[in-house]
Amino acid sequence: MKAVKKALRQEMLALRASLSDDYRLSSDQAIVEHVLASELYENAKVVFCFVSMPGEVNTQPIIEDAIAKGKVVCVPKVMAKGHMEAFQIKSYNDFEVSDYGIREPKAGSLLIEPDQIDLGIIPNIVVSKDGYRLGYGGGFYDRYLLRSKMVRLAVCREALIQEVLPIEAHDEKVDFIASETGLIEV
Ligand SMILES: Nc1nc2c(c(=O)[nH]1)N(C=O)[C@@H](CNc1ccc(C(=O)N[C@@H](CCC(=O)O)C(=O)O)cc1)CN2
Ligand SMILES: Nc1ncnc2c1ncn2[C@@H]1O[C@H](COP(=O)(O)OP(=O)(O)OP(=O)(O)O)[C@@H](O)[C@H]1O
Repeated sequence: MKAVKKALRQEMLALRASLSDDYRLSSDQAIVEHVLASELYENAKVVFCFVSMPGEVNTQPIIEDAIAKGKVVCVPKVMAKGHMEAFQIKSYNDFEVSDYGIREPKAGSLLIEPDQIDLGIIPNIVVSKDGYRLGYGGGFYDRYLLRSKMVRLAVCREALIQEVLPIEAHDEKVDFIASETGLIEV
């Protein structure tokens, strides 16, 4: 299964890379609009959101909006292999770039416990219509989600949503998917 997922990850990264800049920008914008307009988001007081890397859905407008609305915003920080924690940021500058190139909360940021989080905005390379996700293969979210009752919202461009994905016993599902065509419960 590891080899199957690894091959699929390469294939899906290539598919993602083949998307046009125009489509990326327009889908990103529509995805953000759907998230910001949702009741899920409106009702969430504590939001856990990944800080996007190139190729991923751009989450900067979500993070900035949530901070501006006075929500508690926390973002992932890798602590060890397969282990991440959420730390609060109070502005989109509160980052330092990690060894592997992800913007992470600065040292000294406040740890937010997983059970304090209302809504998690979750990265993926692709998701399936039934809510399974394929990530970079670190198992970070599979482990973290087990510790939290947060509502799980994946953001994914329509062109990257799959009918099905190969799944393993440890794979955790998301509850909702936001694409440029809308926000659906899976
Ligand atoms: N924007 C964003 N932040 C995120 C994630 C994500 O998918 N997107 N993550 C989602 O999980 C976590 C970080 N995921 C990571 C995945 C791989 C490696 C990494 O070191 N990769 C090595 C190869 C390691 C290996 O083969 O064992 C590398 O790329 O060189 C680091 C972090 C938390 N933050
Ligand atoms: N709950 C868990 N306990 C122990 N190991 C786990 C758990 N969840 C995942 N793993 C391990 O993590 C590795 C990566 O899992 P997987 O390929 O599903 O990651 P991913 O969902 O693509 O990555 P990510 O969650 O970081 O975006 C696997 O080798 C798996 O065995």
